[in-house]
This record gives sequence, C-alpha cells and structure tokens, in this order.
Amino acid sequence: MSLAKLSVNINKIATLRNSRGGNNPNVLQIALDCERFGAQGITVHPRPDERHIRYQDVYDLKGQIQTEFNIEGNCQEEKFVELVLTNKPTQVTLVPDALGQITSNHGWDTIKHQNYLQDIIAVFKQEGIRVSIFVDPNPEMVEAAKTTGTDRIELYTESYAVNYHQDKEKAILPYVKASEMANKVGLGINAGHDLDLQNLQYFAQNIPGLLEVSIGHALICDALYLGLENTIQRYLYQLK
Ligand SMILES: CC(=O)[C@@H](O)[C@H](O)COP(=O)(O)O
Ligand SMILES: NCC(=O)COP(=O)(O)O
Repeated sequence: MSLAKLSVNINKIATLRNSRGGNNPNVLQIALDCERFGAQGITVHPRPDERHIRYQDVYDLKGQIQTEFNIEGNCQEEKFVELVLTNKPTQVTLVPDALGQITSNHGWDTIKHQNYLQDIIAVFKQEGIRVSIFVDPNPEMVEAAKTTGTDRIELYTESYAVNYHQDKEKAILPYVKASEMANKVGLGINAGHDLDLQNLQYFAQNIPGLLEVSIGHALICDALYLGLENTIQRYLYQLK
C-alpha cells in the first residue's frame, strides 16, 4: 500500500483560462474543487512568461488552499524567490528550468550546484517552508542532495513514463535505486512529470517511501473525458 499524496498541478487550467483573457475556467475555483474531490495538495509551476499560472494566481490561491500548497519553479529567478517567501506555501520545489523551456526537462546537478543549493535552501527553510529539489533518478545526485539541506527530492519521472510501456521493470529500476539512496540518507521522496493513469500504480507500488506525486498534464487531459471528480478519484485509487 502506498502512502503517497496526490497533488494536482493546475497549470493547464490556467493555460485554458489565459487563451481567452477572461476568468473561465476559474483557477481558484478549480483548485478548491480538486480538494473537494479528494486531492491532497495543489501544485503550481509559475514560469517567467506567465503562460499558464500567473504570479497573481499564487497570491489568490494561498489563503484559500486547505491542503498542501506546492509551488514549483526556478529559484534563480528573483521574482520566484520573492513569490515563495511572501506566500509561504507548504512546500517549494526547486527546478533548474532554463528561460523559455517548454516544460521541465532535467533535474539539478546537486554536486556542481551544491553551494548554491545550500544557500538558497537555507533561505526557504529559515521561513519554515519545506523544500524539495527536482532530480534525475541518479543515486549520486540523490546522495549529494542530502548535504544541500533539502527535506525532499522530487524524482523526475519522464524517462519512466516514456519507457513504461516497453519494459516497465527496466523503466523503474533507476527510480528504485535512487529511492533506496534517498531512504538511506534520510530524504523524503516526491515524484512527478508525465505520470498518468497507466503508469502511476506500478510506480507507487515499487518506490518505497514515496510521499507525494504531483500530476497535471495527463490528469487534466483525462478530466476532459472522465470529468474532474471521477478523474481525481481514479488517480487516488491507483495510489491505494
Ligand atoms: C517540475 C515538473 O515536472 C512539472 O512542474 C512540470 O514542469 C510542469 O510544468 P508545465 O506545466 O509548465 O509543463
Ligand atoms: N512536478 C510535476 C508536476 O507538477 C506535473 O507534471 P505533469 O504531470 O504536468 O507532467
């Protein structure tokens, strides 16, 4: 049985809203409905171009979210750091995004950026914010993550998702090794990127100590066919 919490990433709701310039769909209302339908957290990943979640959305959401609020983004952007420190979410997830990137595509090099990560993580931790850092499924990177002072790592699951249908045992192997290292050094484990209704259960069943999955793109796509409440219930079922 998995203990992992489902955090729904609502970026794609904001993408739809922004396409017409009005407030339909209402991002805040959808976040509250996700919680009502069983989501145990809400994730947003504002990017500097504000093509989906806007910085103002974070301010609007903060006082209203009753579950865990997770803000993901690039801490090398001063505006992002200020946004997180002002809103004090449950968790900040640091992602090494490049400017203009279509989506996140790699984790931190926790060896090369060790000193930088130590300094920035201390800033968030001083404000009582739980910190997670986005990493590739590489035990060396996970081990070095421990000395940055982070509370958790978020395993970047794209390669698992891509390879799952061809050979799921092979696809999960690096993640098992990375999570064994995380458990050994005492880091909490989150995961996300391209998790979906097909690949989620196997992942959750095979990653010991998985604490949270954040899922957006596939979940919102599924909701078009299944409805949001039914979709969230189905994702939760995969985590049981
Ligand atoms: C860190 C991560 O994997 C997700 O936050 C993903 O990057 C979502 O961002 P987009 O919705 O912009 O693709
Ligand atoms: N941290 C991953 C996330 O929030 C959602 O990623 P995706 O499901 O949109 O690929």
